[in-house]
Amino acid sequence: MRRTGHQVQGPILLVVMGMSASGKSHIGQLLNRELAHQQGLVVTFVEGDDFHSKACVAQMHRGQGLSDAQRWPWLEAIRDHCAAIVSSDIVSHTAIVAHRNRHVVILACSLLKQCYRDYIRELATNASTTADGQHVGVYGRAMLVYLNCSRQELVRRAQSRPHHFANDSLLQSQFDALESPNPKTEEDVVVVDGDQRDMAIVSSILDKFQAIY
Ligand SMILES: Nc1ncnc2c1ncn2[C@@H]1O[C@H](COP(=O)(O)OP(=O)(O)O)[C@@H](O)[C@H]1O
Ligand SMILES: O=C(O)[C@H](O)[C@@H](O)[C@H](O)[C@H](O)COP(=O)(O)O
Repeated sequence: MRRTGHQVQGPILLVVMGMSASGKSHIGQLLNRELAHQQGLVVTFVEGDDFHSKACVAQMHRGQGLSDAQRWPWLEAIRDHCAAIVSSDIVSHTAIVAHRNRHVVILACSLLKQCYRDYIRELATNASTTADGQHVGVYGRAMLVYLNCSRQELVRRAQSRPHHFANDSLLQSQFDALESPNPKTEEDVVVVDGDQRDMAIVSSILDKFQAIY
C-alpha cells in the first residue's frame, strides 16, 4: 500500500542517480545539509563511489565502463550498507520509532539500468521476500531522483574535476548503459533538469520530497 503525506512509517531512502558528473555527490551533499540543518531530520549520506573496488576504479579511470558482473557485487555492498544503517533503528521503543520516522538516508549512486534501480528499491518494498530473501522493507519509502543532464554539461562538469577518477572518457560507456527512468512506468522516480544551477535542483527535489514526507 502506498503511504502519502506525513504517514510514512520508517526511514526514507532518497537516491540521487544519473550519469557520471551529473552532480549526484554534490546535490546529495547539499540535500544532506538542507534536510539536516533546515528541517532537523536525521540524515545519513552514502557515497556509492566508496563501494567500488580498486580495480573497478582503475578501469573507469582508463575510460572503460563496468560490466554487469562488476556492478552487481558493488550494488550488493551498497544495499547491505543502506540496510545496516537503519536496521539498528528497532521499532519497539517509542524514542526509536520517532528517530526512525525522521531518518533520511541519501544515496548518491548512478543506477543506470532499471534492474539496478529495482534492486535498490527492494529496500523499501512491502513484499515479505525477495529472490535472495533479504533486505526487504527496512525503509518506509524510496524516492529516486534522476539528474537528467545534457551531454555538453556532463562533459563540462567531468572536465571541471581533473582529480576525480572518472573523467570525460567514461561518458560514452555511461550513455551506452543508461536506461533513462520513466516516472510513468517506474515507481518512485522523479526526473529533474540536472543542467540547472545546484540550488534550483535542490529546491525542486525538496518540493517533491515534502509531497511524500
Ligand atoms: N548543478 C550544478 N551546476 C554546476 N556544477 C555542478 C552542478 N552539480 C555538480 N556540479 C559540479 O560538477 C562536477 C561533478 O559533480 P559530482 O557531484 O562529482 O557528480 P557525480 O557525483 O554525479 O559524478 C563537480 O565539480 C560539481 O561541483
Ligand atoms: O555504474 C557505473 O558505471 C559506475 O558505477 C559509475 O556510474 C561510477 O560510479 C561513476 O560514474 C563514476 O563516478 P561518478 O559517478 O562520481 O562520476
